[in-house]
Amino acid sequence: LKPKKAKTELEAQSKPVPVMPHYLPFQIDAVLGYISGVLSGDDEMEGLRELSLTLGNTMNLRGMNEDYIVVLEPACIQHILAKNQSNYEKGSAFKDIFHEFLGSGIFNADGDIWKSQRQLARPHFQTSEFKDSALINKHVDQLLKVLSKVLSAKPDEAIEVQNLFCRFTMDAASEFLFGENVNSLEHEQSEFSTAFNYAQSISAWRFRVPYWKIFVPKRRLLREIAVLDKFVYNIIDNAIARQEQRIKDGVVPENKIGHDTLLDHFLSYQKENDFSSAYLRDMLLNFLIAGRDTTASLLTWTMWELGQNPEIKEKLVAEIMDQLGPNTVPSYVEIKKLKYQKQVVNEVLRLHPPVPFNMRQSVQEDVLPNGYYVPPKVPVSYSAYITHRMPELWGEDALVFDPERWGPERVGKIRPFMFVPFHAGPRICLGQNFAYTEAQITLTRLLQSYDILAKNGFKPKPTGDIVLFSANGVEVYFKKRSHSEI
Ligand code: HEM
Repeated sequence: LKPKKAKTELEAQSKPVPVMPHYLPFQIDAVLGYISGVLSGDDEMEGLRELSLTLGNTMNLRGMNEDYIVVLEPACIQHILAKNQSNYEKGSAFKDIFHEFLGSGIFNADGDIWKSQRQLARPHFQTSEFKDSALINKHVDQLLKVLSKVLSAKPDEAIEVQNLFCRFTMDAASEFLFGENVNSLEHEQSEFSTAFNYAQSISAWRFRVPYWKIFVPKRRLLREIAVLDKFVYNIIDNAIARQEQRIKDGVVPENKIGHDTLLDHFLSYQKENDFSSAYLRDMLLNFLIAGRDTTASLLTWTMWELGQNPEIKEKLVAEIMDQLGPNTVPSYVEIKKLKYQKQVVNEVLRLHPPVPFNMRQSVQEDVLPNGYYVPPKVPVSYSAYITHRMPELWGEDALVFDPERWGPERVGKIRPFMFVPFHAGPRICLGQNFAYTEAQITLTRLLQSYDILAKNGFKPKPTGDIVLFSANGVEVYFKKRSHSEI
């Protein structure tokens, strides 16, 4: 193929990003190959990682002549997320994909709409750490109860944990955000979960398929979104009723409605901002998505890695016993003592980042720090999954699960933007602290009560559907500890 003639001076001065190999016009062979691979259950993120080994650390997954740039080097990630972030917004491509599902919630907004939601929500994420750990512990109590029930029904069987963790994080997030425990651990909200999972999966297909408006069906999506809407509107109605009751009971003065939950906090700004109920729905649903699946993914992959690495698990247990003993219900402060545990969690986030791939869109043309040209208005993505596995950054053993990388001697080698599970720059995850606290408290209490063992022959099937889950879940054995044992 003849190289394209540069359209602008900047393009002429810079290098074109290498394009995914193809032989047919419109890259049809490459697009169909990619899609059929995903449909037949290939590990999509691994496929992209392998592609980067031949194409390089900046690649163009062009399909149907539409550019789709992926950057992997830390300097380029820093460029799009921080240094030149004003040129890389969510943009129309992302917003179109998520329009029906996320509306104008924080994940799907730019400019003033994003800023006002971020400002409104930020104080809620700086509230008392002790309150957070009490709330998390309450839900871990419930998780342990349900686990024990499942185990007594199937004492010798391995347990699938992904579904259990999704229900657990759904309950914890809904209480943290809305003050309402939806209690899905006890009564599985299967209608809601099905709708939620379907909406995510269709959104992921919209990312993959060029001209998705023509090729990706929409009818079922709209049906599932109606299920989500019903659920969220019900939560909003309940919160409004609770507030009205409180005012009636004289518990809170009318002009100072309690700010205990994010939803109460939003509602207290209702009068000044005149939020429509659709806007409130968008805000809430986005926070629920943020809080549910990501931490469930982290916990799920942690179980997988502990099953695979019994020595690491034993070291983790020894630290818990040393610092807290077998019975202490950990608080936020106590969790901070578990330094090795934090290393383990970071290592899980490195090899299995819950958001493995994330997209931005260029506003104007630009040149990346490595000299590659970015046209205006094209998707520019980064992949925490691939960057976190690059041998040139992490060493020849990049694919080995090794929490010692995060120990005092080696942690200095981890430079900014090499490790980006929570994004970076002005849009860095608001719930990072809550997520670490939730994951560490849960892990501590599970290990205080159970030994976790791998199921021989079980292999998870990672999926790239927005959040890094496993298509067949993760199965491990839980063996109840007698305290004399530990
Ligand atoms: C292990 C757990 C988590 C991971 C890996 C994670 C990761 C991320 C990532 C990658 C983003 C950037 C998304 C984007 O801009 O496209 C993000 C944003 C966000 N996260 Fe998290 N998250 C986690 C847990 C949570 C929790 C528990 C909450 C809330 C309860 C939360 C709230 C948010 C919010 C509100 C944003 C939007 C920030 C903005 O656009 O300004 N996250 N998170």
